Amino acid sequence: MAQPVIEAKGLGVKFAMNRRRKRSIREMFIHGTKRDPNKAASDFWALRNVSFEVAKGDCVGIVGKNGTGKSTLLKMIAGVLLPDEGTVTVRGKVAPLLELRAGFNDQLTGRENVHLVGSLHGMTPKMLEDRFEEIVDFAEIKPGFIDTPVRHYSSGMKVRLGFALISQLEHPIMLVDEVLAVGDKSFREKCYKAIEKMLENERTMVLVSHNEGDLKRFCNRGLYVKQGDLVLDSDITEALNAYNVDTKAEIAARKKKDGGKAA
Ligand SMILES: Nc1ncnc2c1ncn2[C@@H]1O[C@H](COP(=O)(O)OP(=O)(O)OP(=O)(O)O)[C@@H](O)[C@H]1O
Repeated sequence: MAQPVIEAKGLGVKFAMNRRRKRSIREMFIHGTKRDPNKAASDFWALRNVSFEVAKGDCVGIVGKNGTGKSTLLKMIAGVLLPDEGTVTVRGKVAPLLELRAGFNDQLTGRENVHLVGSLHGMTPKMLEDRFEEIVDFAEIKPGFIDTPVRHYSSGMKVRLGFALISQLEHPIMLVDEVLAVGDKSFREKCYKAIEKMLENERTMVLVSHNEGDLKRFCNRGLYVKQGDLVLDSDITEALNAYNVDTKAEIAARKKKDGGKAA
């Protein structure tokens, strides 16, 4: 049997909560060890005991509430965040579209970013030259703006350029975080077509989205993450149903609590 393309075993990552800053030498000199700005800081597990496998050609949707660990999981798969526990094995090159951009540098222009990020992902200068116009057209960046620093772009422009570039990569694994939520309707349609084309070629995708329509359209599998736990690994419909049931129960509980307070 073919090996899974992504294999996560007992993944866990912890972050610091309430950590403000490092103690300065001056503070240490004046107050000794008594005054610690991080006294109240503590670590918390953003994700723990997460294990799953993704086969070649799968499109897996990660669902769950805000702040539950979805982007963190995607970052560990991308290798930009190292787990504190467990391992994640990724067999193949990854095209990541994380945090609404492709890793662009705000100080550089759109053109410079396309060349820099494209080459970091292994595109040759010739490939970049040949595809540059196609990328800019796809992203609908108006003439002139491509030579403007990216810090002056709207979030939609950054995402469009990021998607246009990353979708040119022929890497077998694609990681997409909430990108479709930002583009306008006509751009989303273009993205849908581009994603469908990629998936036809047996590429593997992991998608984080709050949009049920997008998840059902592309994903055959779903991972439901709840407060840092992977509570369900199933087909996408089942994962969404479980998430919706929990959300309804939570809303009902909140209404009951608010009603109790008002009474
Ligand atoms: N670098 C970091 N330092 C400290 N805490 C972090 C860091 N990155 C994420 N967290 C925390 O980890 C938890 C999970 O965050 P994550 O961004 O993965 O959630 P999410 O499910 O993707 O949320 P959303 O749906 O809002 O995008 C949150 O409590 C978040 O505040």
